[in-house]
Amino acid sequence: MVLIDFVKGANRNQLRWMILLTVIAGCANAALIVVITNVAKSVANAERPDLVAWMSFLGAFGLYYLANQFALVRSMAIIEDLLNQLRLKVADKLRKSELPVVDRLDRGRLYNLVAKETNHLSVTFPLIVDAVQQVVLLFVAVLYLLYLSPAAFFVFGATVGAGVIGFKVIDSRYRQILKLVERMQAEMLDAILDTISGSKELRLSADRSDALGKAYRKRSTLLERLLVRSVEHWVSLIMLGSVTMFTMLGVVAFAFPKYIAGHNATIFQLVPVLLFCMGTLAKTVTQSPMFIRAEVGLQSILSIDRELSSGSSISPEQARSLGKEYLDFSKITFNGIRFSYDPMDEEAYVVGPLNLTVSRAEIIFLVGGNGSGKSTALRMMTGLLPLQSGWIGVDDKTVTGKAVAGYRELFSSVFVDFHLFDRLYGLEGIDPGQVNQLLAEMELSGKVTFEDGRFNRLQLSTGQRKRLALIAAILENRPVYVFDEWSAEQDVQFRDHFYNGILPELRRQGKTVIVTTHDEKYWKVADRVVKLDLGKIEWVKSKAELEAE
Ligand SMILES: Nc1ncnc2c1ncn2[C@@H]1O[C@H](COP(=O)(O)OP(=O)(O)OP(=O)(O)O)[C@@H](O)[C@H]1O
Repeated sequence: MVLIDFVKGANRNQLRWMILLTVIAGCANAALIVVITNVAKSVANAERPDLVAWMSFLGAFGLYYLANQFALVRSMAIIEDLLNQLRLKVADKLRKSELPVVDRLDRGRLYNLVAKETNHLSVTFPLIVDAVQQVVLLFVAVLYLLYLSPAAFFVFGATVGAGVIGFKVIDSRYRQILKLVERMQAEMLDAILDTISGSKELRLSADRSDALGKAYRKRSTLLERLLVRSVEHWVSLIMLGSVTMFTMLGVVAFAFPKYIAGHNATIFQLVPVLLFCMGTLAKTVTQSPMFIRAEVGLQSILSIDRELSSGSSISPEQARSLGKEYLDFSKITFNGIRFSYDPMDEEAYVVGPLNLTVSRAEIIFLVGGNGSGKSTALRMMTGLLPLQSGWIGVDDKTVTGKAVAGYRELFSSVFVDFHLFDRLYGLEGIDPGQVNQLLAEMELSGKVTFEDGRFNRLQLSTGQRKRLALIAAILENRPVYVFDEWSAEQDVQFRDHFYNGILPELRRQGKTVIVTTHDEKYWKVADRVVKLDLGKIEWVKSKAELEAE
């Protein structure tokens, strides 16, 4: 069971204590039953419970109370610790996994599992501990049953065996439905995210909005049906418990007096023990859908965890230390680098093989029509996309394996699909004066202020947000800058400042700058212009060649 393997990951000492306390609580509970049935027998014989009976009852109850309380509290601590570790592991892998792995993830499924299913696990785990106690209790009670009446023990075993077969059938159907429920919930979350992201498009078209609403309603109705079916399975489990219990009690009450000799002497003890055993079983069976759901949820979270590990990279400390040896580079060589969006599909878009050498303090423009592969090339050059062939060299060192994470430390970027963080993460000790100076240079002084390590607002125009992203990139002060169509949303004046002010200034500071652009007017700012077409280099022209044209 996945759940058991997961719990095995807990601190061994804590786990041992929890198991010991659970077993003690279960045994104390069973001892209570034995004491009570014996007292019932005495009372039936017109005797009063003696001091030993009283002491046994109080002792067993005290032990049960304390052991149960500590076992449940300890179980909460264990599961919360395990879930915290799991959440941190998934978040950590999300940060470190390769870009294509993260791009492939279904966001709705991820949110659903990490937020909701971990919560369900946390609520369910104490119930599982309680169920383990019930099993211990059942084991002792069944042994007592065997002692009281081997025939009743046999009937109990047979009816429970039949019940288990029924349980297996319902359980496998229930698991299938739960998987469908989980998928549907993820799809609905995706639809909600779509509704938020596409709010403008939806408001401008009643037809589009209506169609999306209908698609959402369809999923919601399907989810409702699936949930009803899952409840039907839950009810089936409860009914199965009742059928098993009454079949057994019926046999003991009606058939035993006829066929079993001496049955009358034990019936007073037998019925409460049987009722107790069945009550324990029924309780566990009734709660089992919650355990099954916890198990299915955990399986899905672990599958996301495995998906992420397939592209896991190295720790930030290792990346920083590996990156140090590249910082003073003179040239970066891209030798036959090639990337396909789907290596299994011959029709998938391929960029490369690209051959290019970029020098320190050089400005390179990547140009070409829409879809010619500029952004993909930029991602390959920065080590964000795993190469299918070719290699990257920094001076005389080839960048392979784990070193790629160190190589990435050379770059500051503003990609076309950049994300603006409200804090300057990684730049915690930055001088606010330097930030404010850049805000002034980017003509954002009146709009945005930098206080307590964060920008006070990010609700800006697209062009202004890009300026803020540029500030963050400049403050990183890395040796290589990559700008992916940065100027596309800038006004004429600021576009000019970008090409004739910012880029030459970066070169003057010894930075290498690689820019994708459609601004042909400014090509002469670059030291070299590389034209891409259908993912391949069509031509490379130097500044002199461009000026001579
Ligand atoms: N995530 C993706 N999955 C699959 N294919 C992709 C993906 N992103 C891009 N592509 C493919 O790669 C091709 C090149 O895209 P890319 O973004 O590199 O072009 P570009 O030159 O930067 O275009 P533009 O000037 O429009 O920004 C596209 O035509 C598309 O077919």
